[in-house]
Amino acid sequence: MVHYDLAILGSGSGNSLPGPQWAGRKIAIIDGGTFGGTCLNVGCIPTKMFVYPADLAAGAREAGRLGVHAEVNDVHWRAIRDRIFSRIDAISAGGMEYRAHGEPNITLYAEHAEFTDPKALLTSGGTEITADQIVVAAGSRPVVPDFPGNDHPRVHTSDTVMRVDELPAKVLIVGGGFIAAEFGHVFSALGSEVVMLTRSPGLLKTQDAEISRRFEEQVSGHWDIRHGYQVASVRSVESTPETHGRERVCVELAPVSGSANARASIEVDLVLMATGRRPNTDLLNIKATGFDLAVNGRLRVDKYQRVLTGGRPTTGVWALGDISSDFQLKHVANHEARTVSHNLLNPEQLRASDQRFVPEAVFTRPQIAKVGMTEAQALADGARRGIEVVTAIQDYGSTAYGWAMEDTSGVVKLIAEKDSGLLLGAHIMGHEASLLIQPLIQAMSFGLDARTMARGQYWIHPALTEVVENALLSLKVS
Ligand SMILES: Cc1cc2nc3c(=O)[nH]c(=O)nc-3n(C[C@H](O)[C@H](O)[C@H](O)COP(=O)(O)OP(=O)(O)OC[C@H]3O[C@@H](n4cnc5c(N)ncnc54)[C@H](O)[C@@H]3O)c2cc1C
Ligand SMILES: NC(=O)c1ccc[n+]([C@@H]2O[C@H](COP(=O)([O-])OP(=O)(O)OC[C@H]3O[C@@H](n4cnc5c(N)ncnc54)[C@H](O)[C@@H]3O)[C@@H](O)[C@H]2O)c1
Repeated sequence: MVHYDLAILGSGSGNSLPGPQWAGRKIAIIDGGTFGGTCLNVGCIPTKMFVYPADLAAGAREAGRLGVHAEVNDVHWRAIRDRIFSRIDAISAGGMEYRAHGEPNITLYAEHAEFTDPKALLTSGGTEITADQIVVAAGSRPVVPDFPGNDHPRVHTSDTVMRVDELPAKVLIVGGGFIAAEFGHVFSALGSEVVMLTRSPGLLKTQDAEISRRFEEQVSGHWDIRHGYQVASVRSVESTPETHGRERVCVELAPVSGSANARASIEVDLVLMATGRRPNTDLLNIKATGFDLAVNGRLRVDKYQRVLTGGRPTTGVWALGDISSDFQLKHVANHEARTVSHNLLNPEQLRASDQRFVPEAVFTRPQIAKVGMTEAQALADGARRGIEVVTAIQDYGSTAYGWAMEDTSGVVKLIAEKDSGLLLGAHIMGHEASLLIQPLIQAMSFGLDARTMARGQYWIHPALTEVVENALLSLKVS
């Protein structure tokens, strides 16, 4: 048995915890997967490295309406893929090497581990690890529904799809959430035919209904979207002259109950299952610990990120990120890691995580960004609190930069309390939505009302930020 001051399970966001403040104290980092976790290896970073060239290709195709007639002649998928992963794999390997050999007080176990007790772990190599403090940062993984053929080599998740050798000519994306929307854009812009399958009507349904509706309107021109279906099975199809020798799969589609659809089938080169992610708690032998699990399988924590047992904090056991968070987002995992980092060393002055205004962005085309409540949530909240809620919608096309772009779909939607002018939610769809939303996140986080925000500062003319300024001015606040 080896005893540590700190044991960290998971090298994603957990890897940010050891710093100079831990010098001289013994730390174990344990990770049975690729060093650096989801965001670096199979998540935020490589996906956005595909999104950027996809944006360039889509932008070139759309430039004709501004008088710039460009063509996307060829997309070198392998060159894009290899550029991305030569960079990422080196960062992962370098990080691993540093943790393995760079610091005398840190031991890296590149092994799977499970709990044997609330304060003890057993690695797959047989090392028993105990620690004064344990941080569980073991993340989440894709969920693939059960159907015959779900393990076919042409059925992928986000973990594998970015490494395929060829850009698929035709791809079926199952799901209508974040990953579906981002890969729908990547594949479609790079030249694949995209079919998207969802069980119920609507895409990106956690967005404000107006944004979700407008988004579907936009992408339905590029993607073949089929609602009311689920995958019944996937099987190989022999290559034929029509498929130019390419192997394909036949996907049987079953109508979901209540839909008027008939059974159907579709042949594609690749299936991407984008049907959500589950926390890795089922791989940790949690039953040996008594830790509380939420219904969705996440570890339950309090606001200080302490893992709960029977509703009470477990001394010296913390969790952060996808394993325990309501948000499967890297900036939330990073925020929670900062909370844990402080609390590990300051037990008398615990800091709480702040999840009041958690923003998100979907890097699809058009880009989408959100912070705070949807209109439906704000109206329900307003009714409960007895406050009046006002909304404003401002088109990008109503501003000078929007004219420059000849933009016809970009939109800012704001939701605020009428009396105080405080923002309750902000929703943006369009060019660089993830950047435009930042001042609105700032206003909400620091309690700035819409009027003061609009008129208490200069807005650069004729920048696209004027659409945010105008949306603020359009709000009918008192
Ligand atoms: C395709 C995709 C795109 C995304 N894009 C974005 C984005 O643009 N912006 C954003 O904010 N978020 C994005 N996310 C979400 C983001 O990646 C995650 O929220 C974040 O990486 C979670 O970090 P984590 O530290 O909780 O877990 P992880 O980074 O997953 O780390 C957990 C680590 O624990 C290890 N582990 C698990 N169980 C064990 C065990 N029993 N023993 C040993 N090791 C174990 C795993 O190998 C893994 O390395 C994306 C996710 C995906 C899948
Ligand atoms: N830009 C970003 O921040 C970003 C990008 C990608 C992923 N992520 C994170 O990763 C998480 C996982 O992404 P995701 O797109 O897999 O999940 P998601 O929850 O966003 O979407 C899952 C989709 O799959 C559907 N679905 C669920 N089970 C199904 C089934 N059995 N059959 C058919 N459809 C089914 C859901 O209805 C939904 O449309 C996201 O929730 C997000 O937190 C973030």
